[in-house]
Amino acid sequence: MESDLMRPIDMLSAYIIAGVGSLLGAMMMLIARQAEPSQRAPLNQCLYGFLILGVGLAHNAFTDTAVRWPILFGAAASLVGTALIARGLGWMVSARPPRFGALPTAVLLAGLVIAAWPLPPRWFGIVFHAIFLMFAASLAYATRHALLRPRSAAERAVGVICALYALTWAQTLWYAIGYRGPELRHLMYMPEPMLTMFAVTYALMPLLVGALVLNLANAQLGARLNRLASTDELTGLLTRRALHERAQLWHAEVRARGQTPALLLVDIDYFKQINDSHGHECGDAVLRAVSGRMRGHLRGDALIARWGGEEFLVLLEASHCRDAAAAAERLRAAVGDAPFSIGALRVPVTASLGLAAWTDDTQFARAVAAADAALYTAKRGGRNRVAIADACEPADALSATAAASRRTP
Ligand SMILES: Nc1nc2c(ncn2[C@@H]2O[C@H](COP(=O)(O)OP(=O)(O)OP(=O)(O)O)[C@@H](O)[C@H]2O)c(=O)[nH]1
Repeated sequence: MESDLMRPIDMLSAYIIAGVGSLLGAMMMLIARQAEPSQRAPLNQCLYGFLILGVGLAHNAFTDTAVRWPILFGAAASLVGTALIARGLGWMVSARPPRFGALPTAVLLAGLVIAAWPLPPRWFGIVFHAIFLMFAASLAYATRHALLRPRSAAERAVGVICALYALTWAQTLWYAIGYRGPELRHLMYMPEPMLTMFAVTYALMPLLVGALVLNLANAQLGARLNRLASTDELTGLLTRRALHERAQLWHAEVRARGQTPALLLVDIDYFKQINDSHGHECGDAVLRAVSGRMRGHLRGDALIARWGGEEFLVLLEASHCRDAAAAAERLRAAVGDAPFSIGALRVPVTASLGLAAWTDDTQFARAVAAADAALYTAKRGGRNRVAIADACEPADALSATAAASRRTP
């Protein structure tokens, strides 16, 4: 019955449930903040938002529902808290600060709530819920990217939850408009079971958003760790482990396209001398420069890894072994034909290359061993040259290409 609405005990439990939920949400944010330093700024906004929201709601629980200023304080705190959450979440999922100024808008709308106070109580409730619906909708809007193009299940869940949050305000507004009971100056105008449901949803929202943001932050942290583990710090190329992980899939895809997978081991010649003559830092700079030049001369679909100190492994897709040999020769020339400018120094660098085809019945490790044996041949043959493993067929055609490529330093 509508006359049973708004008993103080219902209001108390509703606000306590919602307030505790918001404070728990703030705690989740605090944990997330420690997990992901790069997300600190948006997480801070969410943290403060949930804190202010929680304080406002918990405060309302212990306030006489007919007293003016405490209710207004609770209403204003809820508005400012939600505005901060909207800004923080929007920032987090779109990876850039949202354009709208959350705080000035929140202060303006809180002013509107205060201005609405002299209206009849039900009208005050309607104005408050309408403003809050706008805010909740802006929360859903801020995270729309998470709904439309989610990068993870957690991000989609954040978007869905924000949309649900907006719906709960639409529902509250609906009840406030349809309310026909005694006029009391509080914010809820809905039957008791709905009030409980609203409070539980309200409490769960920040808690779930907090948990999901933590999940999101962890997923981003995981992706960053993965990136760090798969990228060589000095050269920016793949690490040996990352190439190992990708090699089989790459091989299967190249074979599926009917192409020839080839392996190329590239080793800088007399690299120790570069270190000894110009210092280790210059050696590092040469490694970076050689990596950059190789990347620039290889097709975008080639995988390049730093295989060892001054050794690189390239996975090449070619229409034929002969094309792979020609690509290897181009790479040798790219490295060896012009010296590298390292500061004021001009450092001549050459490389020896071992090429092997990776046939269907060969293990990756055996193909690498074949390329390594070919590299050894190139080194023994005088360096600054390409040598081709027997596995690369037809041998004659390849030998002809390779012979043309041989030069002595
Ligand atoms: N600056 C620098 N030097 C490195 C790095 N990793 C390995 N090296 C050095 O690379 C040198 C490799 O020397 P060697 O294996 O003798 O090979 P090399 O001098 O290139 O001779 P060949 O390969 O036979 O032509 C060693 O002196 C290592 O200390 C690195 O990350 N930075």
